[in-house]
Amino acid sequence: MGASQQEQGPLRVALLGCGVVGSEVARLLTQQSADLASRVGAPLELVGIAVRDASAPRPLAESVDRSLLTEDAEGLVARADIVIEVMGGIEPARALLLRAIEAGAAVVTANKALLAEDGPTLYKAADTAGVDIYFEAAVAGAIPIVRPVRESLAGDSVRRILGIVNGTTNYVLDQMASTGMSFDDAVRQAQDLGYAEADPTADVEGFDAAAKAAILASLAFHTRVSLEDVAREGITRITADDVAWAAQTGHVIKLLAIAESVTDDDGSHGVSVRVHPALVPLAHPLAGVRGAFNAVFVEADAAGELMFYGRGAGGAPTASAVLGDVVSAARHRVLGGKGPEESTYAALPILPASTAVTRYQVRLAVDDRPGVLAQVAQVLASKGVSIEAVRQPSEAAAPGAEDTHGADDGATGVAHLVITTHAAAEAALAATVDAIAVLEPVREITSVLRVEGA
Ligand SMILES: NC(=O)c1ccc[n+]([C@@H]2O[C@H](COP(=O)([O-])OP(=O)(O)OC[C@H]3O[C@@H](n4cnc5c(N)ncnc54)[C@H](O)[C@@H]3O)[C@@H](O)[C@H]2O)c1
Ligand SMILES: N[C@@H](CCO)C(=O)O
Ligand code: NA
Repeated sequence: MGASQQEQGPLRVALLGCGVVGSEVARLLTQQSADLASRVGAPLELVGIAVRDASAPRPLAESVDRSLLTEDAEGLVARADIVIEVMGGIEPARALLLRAIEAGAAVVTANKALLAEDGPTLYKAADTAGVDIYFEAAVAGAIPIVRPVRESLAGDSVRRILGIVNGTTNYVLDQMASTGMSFDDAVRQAQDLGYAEADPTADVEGFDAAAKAAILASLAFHTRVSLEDVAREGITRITADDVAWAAQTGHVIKLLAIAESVTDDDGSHGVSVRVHPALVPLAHPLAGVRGAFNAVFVEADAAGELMFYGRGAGGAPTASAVLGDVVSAARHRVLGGKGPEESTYAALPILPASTAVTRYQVRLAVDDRPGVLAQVAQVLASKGVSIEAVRQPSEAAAPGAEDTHGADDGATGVAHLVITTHAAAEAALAATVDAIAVLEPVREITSVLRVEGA
């Protein structure tokens, strides 16, 4: 190793972006340079850092040598062996990565938005040029999950992936559940802590999780899945009441990314990919994932159940994943070899989310008089949706009961029903809810949430 290290000149590394992630990548590249050189077999030389404004103050990057900052990203890319893209957004990130690949550089990116929108263009360019493209940081930050799905499980058949892959929304839901904090305050805290995307809409509306779901589904099922293939619903409609009711029924609300291999009613085989809030039973490992932590639960034929857990957001954790990829790409430069290419041979159809079969919890406020539950149950039976459990908590025990009580006209009391169904198709459940909503004693369908992981 010592001899080859002396023979091998430095590998030139260009960094695009010096924000939350970029400043930590720069710090680690500099502070760990001796160890990295030993692990790679050649020194890694940071030759420049592209930013929008080289003269702007950089409180996050105090340890970074400012003479490396440049506003000429194209010029920087042209003189690198390895290009790290942590600027985010579609352009100019895509054009710069393509330019780097075409010039023969290996690329490492944390940009899930770009990969979910147009990854195949980059993968194809990398295949053509014979260079590495690595993106561990794009899914669940520090947690090794891209490499396990892409490489460690390449000999197995993945059946299902169930993940908490957005730190911001997990932090928000957890803060709402544990402190009663408002949604807006929790989002602000997540931004201050560096978890949230520049525009937190991407987090709270589920776009960020959907991009990660698309990337994981593509790798797991050897099929191209893009952002628009993912059925998506964010957490903005989750109320404090929903969170309190979840606790009372032995659940916690999580924003889940789900990618599964499914067989339709007509026997056709495909992939279903969706992101939505769901009730997770407290006993499930995903229920214990607190704060901004992420976790990905993988079910594979031979391996069985696997769980990957850790920090999915934040500068240093994300930089850890970036640096791991840089070392892999750099080793290939020194020793030869190449990382995996895009694998799409299975080309499975993407089935609509309406084919997904899950359990549901329907919460409703009804007139508190005899026979109402029977009427509701009759509708469920007529639509072929089987009931697993019905709860009718006492007025005092019902979260938010005071609000509903205030709306009471005084003639009849209000009862809250919480109905949990057995697995039902989304379409059947939607028709059932519509039919229940128009029953005379039903005052309000308060919420309909999926139950996952049971
Ligand atoms: N923050 C996280 O926890 C996290 C985790 C995983 C992945 N990511 C991904 O990493 C990437 C970077 O995220 P971040 O949080 O560090 O963002 P950020 O906004 O903090 O930093 C972006 C950096 O890129 C630079 N930049 C942006 N556009 C540029 C342009 N046109 N030309 C030159 N420089 C430009 C900015 O000046 C800034 O230095 C994104 O793709 C994000 O999705 C972030
Ligand atoms: N905004 C993202 C960053 C990691 O991709 C999150 O909250 O998880
Ligand atoms: Na990761």
